[in-house]
Amino acid sequence: MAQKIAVLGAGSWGTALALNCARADEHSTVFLWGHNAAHIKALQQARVNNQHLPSTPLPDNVHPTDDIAVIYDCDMILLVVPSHAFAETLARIQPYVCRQAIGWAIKGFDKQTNDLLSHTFTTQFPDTPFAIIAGPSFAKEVAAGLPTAITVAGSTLAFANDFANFLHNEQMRTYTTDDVIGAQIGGSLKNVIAIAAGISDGLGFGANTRAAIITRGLHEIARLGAASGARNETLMGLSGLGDLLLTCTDDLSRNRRFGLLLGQGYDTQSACAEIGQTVEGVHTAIEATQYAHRHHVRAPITNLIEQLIRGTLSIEAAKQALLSHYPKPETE
Ligand SMILES: NC(=O)c1ccc[n+]([C@@H]2O[C@H](COP(=O)([O-])OP(=O)(O)OC[C@H]3O[C@@H](n4cnc5c(N)ncnc54)[C@H](O)[C@@H]3O)[C@@H](O)[C@H]2O)c1
Ligand SMILES: O=P(O)(O)OC[C@H](O)CO
Repeated sequence: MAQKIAVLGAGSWGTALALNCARADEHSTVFLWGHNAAHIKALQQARVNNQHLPSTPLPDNVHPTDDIAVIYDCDMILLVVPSHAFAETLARIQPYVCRQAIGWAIKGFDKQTNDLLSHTFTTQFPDTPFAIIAGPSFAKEVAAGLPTAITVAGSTLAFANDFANFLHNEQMRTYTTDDVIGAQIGGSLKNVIAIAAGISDGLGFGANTRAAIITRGLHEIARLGAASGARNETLMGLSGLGDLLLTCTDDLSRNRRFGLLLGQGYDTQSACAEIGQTVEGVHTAIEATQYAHRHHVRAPITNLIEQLIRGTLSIEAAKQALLSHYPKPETE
């Protein structure tokens, strides 16, 4: 039977995932909800997201809307707003949630609680199954129909498998897991490490330094993952190592580009303005610093980025900190 799908968040990733779902089944109806009425009107008229993905027209079965009530008789709801809007969007959908399968494709922490988004979700929707989309996936490439592999992490493996069916098609390969903690830790922290890799490149350091940051970043992610109950195999998979590699090494990444700008002397505000889209790592560095502290985990790269973002550390001091390390065992 033809499915009804609601993608909430009409930015780059929401639009790309709406395109993907619409292509997966041309008989499906895909609502693309956005909170900005003027933007939605422009989408309805132009049939292309000129603000975020200008080169890919919307197929006929994608329907931009600013009416959240459309979710009421949908089969699936996929939240793709920035992490800072996650809790507010859950509150928005609450009156209309009945039998729909719910998931999100957001990489970040809750800005109020500095905790994982799954914690926010289960607080608001106890006993409701959920799925999380993670893994190396630039919106632009998904919109262009380039082959991509993602992780679908579900609160149960059976739910992850069901949810993956909404997304899986010839261009989009899905791998399922029930390690929702691992998928969130890997997916969120890689943005912070990508900022560090960008800074290093922006400062003029070379490939050796970048490789060191990626590897030590992976250690940091693994330490935080272990303390949170994540499985190491998840962190070494698409949602961890896979996304870390993608984001640290390719200039399509906004987090990496943000870091490049910091390394070239921009401050946080001017670098964010220059990127002009969501840079999740800016928030995650701050929230993950609190999270790591709460879990008694050492997170030196995250701490460094947090201080740079807050402006309590200069780029010169960060450079010195990067260079001034005492010998220690690689396992630490
Ligand atoms: N773009 C990608 O390639 C990509 C890939 C994977 C995951 N993600 C993740 O997807 C999430 C969304 O990022 P994006 O790339 O779509 O960002 P984006 O900057 O392209 O778009 C964000 C959208 O969210 C909207 N928005 C802002 N505040 C809102 C609110 N309070 N309520 C509802 N909508 C609001 C904005 O109007 C904008 O349309 C992030 O967590 C990001 O890490 C992005
Ligand atoms: O552009 P970024 O840095 O937000 O990265 C986008 C995706 O998370 C890549 O998987």
